[in-house]
Amino acid sequence: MLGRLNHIAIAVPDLEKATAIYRDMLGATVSDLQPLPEHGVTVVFVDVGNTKVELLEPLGDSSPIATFLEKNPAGGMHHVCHEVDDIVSARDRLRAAGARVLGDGEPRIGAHGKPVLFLHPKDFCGTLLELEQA
Ligand SMILES: CC[C@@H](C(=O)O)C(=O)SCCNC(=O)CCNC(=O)[C@H](O)C(C)(C)COP(=O)(O)OP(=O)(O)OC[C@H]1O[C@@H](n2cnc3c(N)ncnc32)[C@H](O)[C@@H]1OP(=O)(O)O
Ligand SMILES: [Co+2]
Repeated sequence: MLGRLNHIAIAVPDLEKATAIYRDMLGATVSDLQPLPEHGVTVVFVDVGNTKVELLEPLGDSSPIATFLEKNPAGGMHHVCHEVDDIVSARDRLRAAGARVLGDGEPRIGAHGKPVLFLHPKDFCGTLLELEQA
C-alpha cells in the first residue's frame, strides 16, 4: 500500500522565520508561501531531491494545527505523508482494519493538487499520517 515518502511536515509558529532558516542557514531551495485556507494552514515546500519538507503555520482561527503549536510552541514534527496508488481503496482497507480516518473520510485536494487523507496518530505509532494519491 505505502508508496514513496512524499513529505515530512514540520509545524512552525512563524513560517517566514522557518523559511529563512531552511533557505539561508541550510542553503535549501524553498517554494513560495502557499495559503491553503481550506486546510487552515499556509505552507512552503523544501525540495531535497528524494522527498520534501513541508513547513506549515496556522491560517485562520480554526487551524487544525493550533492545538499542536500550543503544546509545542517552538514547532515540531507534525505529520508524515506517504503516496498511495489508490487513496480510496487504501482508505477502505485501513478502515476495515480498524484505523480511524480523520475528517469526514473523503479525500480532499491537498497542496500538490492531489487528493489527501489523514489517519489518526493514535492508530499509527503516535504519528499523524497523511496519504496522498500518487
Ligand atoms: C497543506 C495541505 C496538506 C498537504 O497537502 O500536505 C496538509 O498537510 S494540511 C496539514 C494540517 N491538517 C491536518 O493536520 C489535518 C489532520 N489533523 C487533524 O485532524 C488534527 O490535527 C488531529 C490529528 C485530529 C489532532 O487534533 P487536535 O486538535 O490537536 O486534537 P487533540 O489535541 O485532541 O489530539 C488528539 C491526540 O492526538 C495527539 N496529536 C495531535 N496532533 C498530533 C500530531 N501531529 N502527531 C502526533 N500526535 C498528535 C494529541 O497529542 C492527542 O493525544 P493525547 O494528548 O495523548 O490524547
Ligand atoms: Co502534508
